Amino acid sequence: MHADRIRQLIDTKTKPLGALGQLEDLAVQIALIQQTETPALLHPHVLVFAADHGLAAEGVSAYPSHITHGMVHNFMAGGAAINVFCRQNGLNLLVCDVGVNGSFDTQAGTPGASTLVKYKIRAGSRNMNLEPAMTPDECEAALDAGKTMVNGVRYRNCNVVGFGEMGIGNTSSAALLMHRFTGLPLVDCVGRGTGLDDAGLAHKQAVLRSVADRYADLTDPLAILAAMGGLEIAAMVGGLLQAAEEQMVILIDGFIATAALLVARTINPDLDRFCVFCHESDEAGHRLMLDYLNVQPLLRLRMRLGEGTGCALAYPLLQAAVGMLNEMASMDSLQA
Ligand SMILES: Cc1cc2ncn([C@H]3O[C@H](COP(=O)(O)O)[C@@H](O)[C@H]3O)c2cc1C
Ligand SMILES: O=C(O)c1cccnc1
Repeated sequence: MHADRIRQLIDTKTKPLGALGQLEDLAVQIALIQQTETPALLHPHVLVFAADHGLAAEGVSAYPSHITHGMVHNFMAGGAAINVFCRQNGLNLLVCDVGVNGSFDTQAGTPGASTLVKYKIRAGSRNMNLEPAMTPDECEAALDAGKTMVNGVRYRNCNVVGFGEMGIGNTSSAALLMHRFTGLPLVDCVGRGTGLDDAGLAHKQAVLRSVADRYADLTDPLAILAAMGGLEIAAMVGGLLQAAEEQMVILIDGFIATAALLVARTINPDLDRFCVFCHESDEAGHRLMLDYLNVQPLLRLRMRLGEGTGCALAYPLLQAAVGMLNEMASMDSLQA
């Protein structure tokens, strides 16, 4: 199956040549991933990985760490933005605790809420300004958690998966990973996250400069991930790698999910072709990440939330692209 063949099919549809723009590219991409002229999106899932960050103790977020725990409860009760958008657009939602500092009761199973998968590796990563965020074993365990989550949904015949996260402090990890994996100056990678003011941003810049200097000699991608990542980001890296292995359509959310991709694509350079870039986040740096990857996002809504919300909102556009390819009539069927 070649792109030319799918383009040819799209060009016969009842529309001016190229008139469906980026939707046409999306249809080609999905057809190539699935190696068929008649692609289908099955059992879409958003996987949200949650973990706390020791670095939050350095005052790099506008919100306190305990919000991570509270938000996981919120996912389980169905009240978070990602619950709303998944319900709206018919995606399944699973939340995986890989490192939240706090425990959870057994799931009640509320309709429209999320199932919690318990995979806690540690009650939060370490303060990376003092020591690596994860040991190699912890990082490996987080990668495995992500892979296991993807295998779990794949087993249920899911072929389209989005990655989301919850973890106060994780825009700091994402900025550091961006800096290391793109080579862009650190100042251009650091943003306001949940909403730091100017003084807060200057402090975050200083803390992250100190962290970046501390691990400047590391070159191995997994060592860099262990030092400056987070448990939920490492789980996303593992999940991304496994989703590509399983030839799934991958939905990329905002700044943090794209940072995970920057790590994962150094391990599997073939990963990019499976990825749909759902939106351009308002977090400073995301535009630069997308430029670095030379990709076009589907939506630009000034969102800066994470949780996989961009994935859930963009999903209907994937449905439209597939529907166009499968259902539109061809020009030669038009009556004269
Ligand atoms: C109530 C609330 C809900 C969220 N949902 C996602 N995030 C987002 O904000 C956090 C990253 O920003 P920073 O690095 O500045 O802490 C992550 O948890 C991310 O998922 C949230 C943040 C808050 C406060
Ligand atoms: O784009 C994101 O993923 C993002 C931005 C700010 C805060 N949390 C997440």
